[in-house]
Amino acid sequence: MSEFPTQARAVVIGGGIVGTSTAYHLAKLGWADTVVIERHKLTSGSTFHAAGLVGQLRSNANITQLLGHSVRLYTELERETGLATGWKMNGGLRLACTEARWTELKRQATTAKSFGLEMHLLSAREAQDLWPLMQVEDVVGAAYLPTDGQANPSDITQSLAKGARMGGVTIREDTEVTGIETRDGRVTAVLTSRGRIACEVAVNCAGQWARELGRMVGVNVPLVSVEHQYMVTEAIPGVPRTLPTLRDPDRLTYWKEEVGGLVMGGYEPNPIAWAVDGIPDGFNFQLLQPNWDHFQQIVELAMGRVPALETAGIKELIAGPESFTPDGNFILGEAPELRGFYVGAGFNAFGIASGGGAGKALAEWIAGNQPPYDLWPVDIRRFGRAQADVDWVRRRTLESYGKHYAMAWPNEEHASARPLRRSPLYDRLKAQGACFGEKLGWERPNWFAAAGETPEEIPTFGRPNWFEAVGREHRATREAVAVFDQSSFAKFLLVGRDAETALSWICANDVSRPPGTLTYTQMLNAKGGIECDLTVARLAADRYHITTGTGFATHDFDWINRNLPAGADAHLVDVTSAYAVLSLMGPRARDVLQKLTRDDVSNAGFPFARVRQLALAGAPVIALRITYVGELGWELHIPTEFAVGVYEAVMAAGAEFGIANAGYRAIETLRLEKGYRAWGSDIGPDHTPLEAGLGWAVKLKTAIPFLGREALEAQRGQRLKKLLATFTVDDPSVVLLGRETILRDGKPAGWLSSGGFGHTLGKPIGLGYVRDPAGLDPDAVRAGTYALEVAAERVPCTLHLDPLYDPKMVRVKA
Ligand SMILES: NCCCC(=O)O
Repeated sequence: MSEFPTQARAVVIGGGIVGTSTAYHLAKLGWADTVVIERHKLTSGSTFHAAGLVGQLRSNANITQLLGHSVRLYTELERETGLATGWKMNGGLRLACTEARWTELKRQATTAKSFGLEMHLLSAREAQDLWPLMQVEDVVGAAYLPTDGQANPSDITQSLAKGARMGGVTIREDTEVTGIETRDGRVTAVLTSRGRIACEVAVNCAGQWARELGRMVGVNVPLVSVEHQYMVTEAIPGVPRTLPTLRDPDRLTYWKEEVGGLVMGGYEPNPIAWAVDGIPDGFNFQLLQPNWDHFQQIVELAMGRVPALETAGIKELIAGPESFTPDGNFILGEAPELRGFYVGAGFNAFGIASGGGAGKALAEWIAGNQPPYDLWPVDIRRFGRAQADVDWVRRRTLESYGKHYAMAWPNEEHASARPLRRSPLYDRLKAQGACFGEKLGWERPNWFAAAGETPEEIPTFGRPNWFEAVGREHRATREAVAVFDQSSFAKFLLVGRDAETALSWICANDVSRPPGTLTYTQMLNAKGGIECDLTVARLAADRYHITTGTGFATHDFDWINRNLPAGADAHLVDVTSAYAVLSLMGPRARDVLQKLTRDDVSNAGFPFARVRQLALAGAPVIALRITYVGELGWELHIPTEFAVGVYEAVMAAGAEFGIANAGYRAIETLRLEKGYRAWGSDIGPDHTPLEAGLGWAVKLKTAIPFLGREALEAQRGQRLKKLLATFTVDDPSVVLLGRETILRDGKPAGWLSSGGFGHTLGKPIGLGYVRDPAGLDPDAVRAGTYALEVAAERVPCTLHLDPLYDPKMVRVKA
């Protein structure tokens, strides 16, 4: 063997499927100078005991596409490397045994249609024809995805490793990482038991060791190992090699064929975490002691489906720890804490399904120094401070594991590890009937129960139990005034001599206007895609107060920080905890505010899109005249210790105007009527402001340079390939949730990015991009005939390119 490498462009740590796939794809991108370090032997962590099912459909189009790459790669790999992969495209079946699950399946079939993935709904009998060994008395219906399949995890990893070597990658087994060297916030070398490798990039694909490896350099990788078990039977007559994989979520189980027998595993609702305080030394190619007592609940459920299991010979019960994450999605991308340190970990039982595509996406992220497309559901920056505590991670992850096959109810909230982050108003709001949701650890009022109502959400695919309560809050906002506790907003201060120049470069809208101005703006990547969507309040010549969504705290901080021009005197500070936020919204908002301050809050004294320091009920408040609900209103950023006093004063002053508490579910219905976009669903890195109908918020008419400008200028001269529109449905009983297929003149032309109900309009509303790769003519878009596919049924709808509510902004600017 050649000398141990002392230098590489990238060092991939971990020789499982994700590490080898990343190295394979890096080589394809010309990064042949890549070294893979494996502490023991390839696959010896958890890849060797993975079950190997490859399903593709996810609730996000890009993640579905990423999994589709796994399938395409696995179909070709053996031909390229000459090493067998065990891949077969035997299709995947999924059963529904309750009406609610059948609705879920029908909604998934529509999602698949939206994303261009083949999926067929079957009767129980048709499903049984594909899987004759199962009894189907309790089956309501099934879905079949013909391009799903299964692979042999170890073989596919060896094949990827061979492909990587063929591309020039060096792989070193029996080599432990002992440290990561950094300088000026960047990775400079990986230290190993065999020597130091200087590198530009270190890639943490260390599976269940990834959290500990991250901790070496202060990078949070929130995952824990959970014991997962599946049993392998001897050959069973009637099990063909072509048997599709089977998921039977109501019985918590999955199945696949293996050498004429069956593999059957499941997700217990009472999972067991493993080695939370550290994985034992020498845990290589090792399994855990089988825990039949724990698995018994799964076996009983499984035997009801496949009676042949009762008499089948059992070869073994595989018990292995696998890494899982708090939200059930894997973790990808460059760590916000350390430049050049990338993570691909936490694959939640989907390591083999995701490995091919995740390795490709990660390699492209590394080589391009940015995500190749919007990967927000798996982006490492979706986490924050709350996810740094291992006990919090363990508790939330166990909930997530236990719900692996549970119904994915719309709007469902997590139950575990709460409450964690509380606004100063939490107890007061709770006492007034708040039903809380949670985001990034923050408790946030979703809605308020009236006397006699229970602040509890009952899961359903139909009209939810909180529908009327939200309607009340919606009307209070439209007709009187409502107060929303939005303390969880992420808030940053950008301060310094060069703050204006720096921010002008990063923001698509004009933030160079004088102190006192407030600007709604996007921040774009070089392709013109929307990386951040936020408000920038200029407090002073050298000082900006930036507000963004709760869930984007880490992402947006990272984006701004990494794009500050080198050497600029502009410093970004997270001041989230310093301010509570009360949003006072509605036509009587001014009446309430004026009662509490001597400052002038008239339209002339405090116009729309301005920021002022107000002395309000004894508190020094930063007041932002802005709205996300489409009414006259102010966001009041209140030093935390004054929050309770201001809230009490606002409620007392507002009593005569009918003030109401309102929550995030009301915000959602209000913003949909107004056509306000939400980052992460309606807008994101794959959408430009022009496509999103936000061209008015871009400073193309000025000469100010900004990141993404060239891309937008190029796009301005062309026909757009997608355009965000609003859709309304006349039948008020239709429930829109997002992902419904948009049919234009009878043909699929996109899907809804958001869905909900407008209580002023009295109609279901959705937002979604109308797509045409050949380019769109807005007049032709308007002239089309539209329908939505909702849970596999066609529903007529109307397209709108202008806001449904107050299109001239009369109420907002009143
Ligand atoms: N590792 C088991 C995968 C189960 C599933 O794909 O549903």
